Amino acid sequence: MAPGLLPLSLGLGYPAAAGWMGLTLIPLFLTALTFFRYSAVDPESRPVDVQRVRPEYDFIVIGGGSAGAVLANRLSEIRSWSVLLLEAGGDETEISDIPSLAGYLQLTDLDWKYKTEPPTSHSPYCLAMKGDRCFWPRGKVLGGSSVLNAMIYVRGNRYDYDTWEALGNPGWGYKHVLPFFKKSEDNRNPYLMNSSYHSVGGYLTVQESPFRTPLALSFIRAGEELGYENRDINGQSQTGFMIAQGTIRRGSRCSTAKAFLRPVRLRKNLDISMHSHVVKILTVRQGSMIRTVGVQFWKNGRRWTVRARKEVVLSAGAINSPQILMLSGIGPKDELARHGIPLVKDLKVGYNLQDHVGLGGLTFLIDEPITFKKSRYQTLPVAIDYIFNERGPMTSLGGVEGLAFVNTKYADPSGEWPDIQFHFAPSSINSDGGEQIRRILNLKDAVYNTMYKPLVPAETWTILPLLLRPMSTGRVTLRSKDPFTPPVIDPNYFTHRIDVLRLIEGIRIAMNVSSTRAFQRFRSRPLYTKMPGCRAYQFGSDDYWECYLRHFTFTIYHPSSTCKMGVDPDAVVDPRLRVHGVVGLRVADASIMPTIVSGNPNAPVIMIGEKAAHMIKQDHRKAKYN
Ligand SMILES: Cc1cc2nc3c(=O)[nH]c(=O)nc-3n(C[C@H](O)[C@H](O)[C@H](O)COP(=O)(O)OP(=O)(O)OC[C@H]3O[C@@H](n4cnc5c(N)ncnc54)[C@H](O)[C@@H]3O)c2cc1C
Repeated sequence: MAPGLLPLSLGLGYPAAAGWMGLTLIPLFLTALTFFRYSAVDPESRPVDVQRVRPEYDFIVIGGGSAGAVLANRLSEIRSWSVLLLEAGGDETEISDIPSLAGYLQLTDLDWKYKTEPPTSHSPYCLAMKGDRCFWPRGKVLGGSSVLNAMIYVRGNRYDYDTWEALGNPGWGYKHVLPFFKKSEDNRNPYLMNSSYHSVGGYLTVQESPFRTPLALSFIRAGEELGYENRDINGQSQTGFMIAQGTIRRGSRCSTAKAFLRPVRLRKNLDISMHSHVVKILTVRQGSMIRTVGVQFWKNGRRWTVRARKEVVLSAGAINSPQILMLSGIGPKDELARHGIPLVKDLKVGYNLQDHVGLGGLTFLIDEPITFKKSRYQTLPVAIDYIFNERGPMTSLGGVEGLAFVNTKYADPSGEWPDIQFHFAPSSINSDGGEQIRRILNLKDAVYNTMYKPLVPAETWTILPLLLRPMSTGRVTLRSKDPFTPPVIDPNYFTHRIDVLRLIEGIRIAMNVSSTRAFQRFRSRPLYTKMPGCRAYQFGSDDYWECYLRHFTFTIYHPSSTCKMGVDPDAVVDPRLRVHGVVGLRVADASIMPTIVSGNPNAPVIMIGEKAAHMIKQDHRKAKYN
């Protein structure tokens, strides 16, 4: 049973239960006691928020997200090492457990609620959003963005990692990182369990949702009609179509907190401190050397200082890791001077921001009542199926059923390094009746009311075509030296013409999916209503799609690369993830990717966490025996 919905089931049973309450009080009491004791040792119980942080630890990990949770687990495997994990947010909730409700976590306390800056006029984007600003949700919770995400499990393309290695990062080629993907994985799909690309028994449960609409299979068949194989896109070759795999367990979200922290929550050498907002990494200068000595954070309304004997590992994600480094004096000299922050180390922190950008709101209509609509799937029988059977529409991976990696005419000639990804969903912006999707997208009322509101009674589906390796890069800077003020996020989308051209080709391939026999069975057709602001252009022309892209710019929430790994002057960390020129400080999260991976980054970030922990163990073993 999904524990999250227990109150609902108790609520339903209450009137009938009242009569026998007295009779069963003692056995109930005993059962509760047994349960209580069991919960103290149950490997799936929630982590404990430590109230008394010790003055000193061997390792301090900042941020308990996709990477940080892995690091806290793996470093505390060494019993003689003490580890402190500091997380700004609290624990997961009942709602965050339910896969189909992923979108309902945004704009809550579990979200940092970031927004992009309004674009400059020479390359506009996000014009369909209020204030021309796209929302960039980030998890502020134990488990980080793995608690807010759509749970899609994708590893990226082997050439991504071979490129990282070729850029001067030995040990990061595909053959080196594959074992770390497998180390975490517990794949429950029978047809993948025996593949040499997958493994079983790891902490992270990976499987398909037990539910799908008939359109999911149409999507796979459509891919075949277009010449793409139905294959394991995390295996030998990435190009093709696939039913999405997700990080779910028994129908519920398997965040990194659930996967990596709950099973080890009773380790004596691991303290987890929630609601602990890190404001500064402390360093000292010893001759020509800069050494990390500790961390300052706020908890319960006061500032705490904790010392690190061996290392501090920064895993606060692609937005907050550069912010924390800059607040600590590690960043671009001129940027720090602008805010009056004393310079510790001049490094290109916050540059090279990369994201998977694409087109939102591309909508197709069908005639059959088979799409994922709120009125059809947020019902009591559906909730009961989820509670008692761990299955049904509520186990849907944030509404995404299929994935595809396709090649435009600009793609690598090998055909093995696709430039566009599709997320297929049997729903669109209208499917929740205007309740939540338009809100979390920050859509202007005129756009929603013109294009999607008239479709509320309709059956619709969508493809999100995304650019896998954008040329345009952005930047994260400080808005203020106040650590509680959100940083400035400037994604700088579409400044390279090729990014627009590739996406237009990707949109055309998506349109072709609707024209296949597999979708024509359902009389699939595009929504021809024009985007307000683009009416001057002919529907389907290059100019129209470019205008649409610059309006309904869609981030799939994958920022990366702001503390990039490498040995060139722009690199922030070296190939062992040590901050250049600062002893005892590493960064391990999405920010270290030299180039964004070709696919959803959660699994790659977990791999980075695994590899970082492995390297830290190696380095300290070496230091001990030398
Ligand atoms: C809405 C959404 C949907 C997504 N969907 C998918 C998907 O389906 N599949 C996929 O692969 N990827 C998806 N992603 C992206 C993926 O989840 C992220 O790339 C990944 O989780 C990033 O991991 P991280 O460790 O770099 O950062 P995070 O997981 O964000 O972790 C950073 C942690 O640091 C904490 N922190 C930050 N600042 C401080 C501070 N000052 N003090 C203390 N703690 C701090 C944060 O609260 C957070 O817990 C999605 C992301 C979002 C937001």
